[in-house]
Amino acid sequence: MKLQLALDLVNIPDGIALVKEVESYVDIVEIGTPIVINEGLHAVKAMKDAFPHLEVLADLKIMDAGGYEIMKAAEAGADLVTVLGVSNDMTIKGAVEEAKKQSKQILVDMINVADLEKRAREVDALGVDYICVHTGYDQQAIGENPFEDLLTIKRAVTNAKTAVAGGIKLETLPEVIKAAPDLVIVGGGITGAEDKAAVASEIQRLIKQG
Ligand SMILES: O=C([C@H](O)CO)[C@H](O)[C@H](O)COP(=O)(O)O
Repeated sequence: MKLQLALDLVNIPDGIALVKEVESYVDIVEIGTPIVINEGLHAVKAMKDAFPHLEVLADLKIMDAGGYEIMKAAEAGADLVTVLGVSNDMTIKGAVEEAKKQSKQILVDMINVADLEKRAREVDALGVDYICVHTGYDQQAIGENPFEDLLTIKRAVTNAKTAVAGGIKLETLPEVIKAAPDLVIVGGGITGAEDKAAVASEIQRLIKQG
């Protein structure tokens, strides 16, 4: 089980300073969609240049032109890139093909997919690396969480690795770990903590313990 730190509400210098505090506890650093909107793919390059030993995920939430957008993220140094599960199969296939060419990985974000089990099976057959259940900020605001959805994709997915995101905190981590995803994504649960290193270290300890 790996730990991904999601950076969403920071600029590049603050993001780099934050990662310095927790770099020994995380496997992947996510450049979140809001950062990409604010700063562009330069943020991905800056993070990869600062931490070449960490994997960097570009949360582009690709919806169309999969091959082209993966190519641009790869040029910026991303190791993993997100594509939306609600996209057309052709978009996901194009993304997978380009990612394989560039030795990169695709994480499909299942945010807002209506029939999760059915779509997870379909996406799994397209050769993606990760399938991720995700309760977005707007759904978190009305009290939703991704725990049931994680159990659903664990049943449906046989090829891809599984991932989970959306409001995960140290207190709710044990419920996530019980379902044994391959990747746990934590944003505000670490970035909003007073002692970020202590929280990230404890999350890593619990994840490694399994
Ligand atoms: O993908 C995300 C969100 O849609 C904003 O782009 C977040 O990175 C993801 O939800 C993880 O962050 P937390 O919910 O704060 O853990």
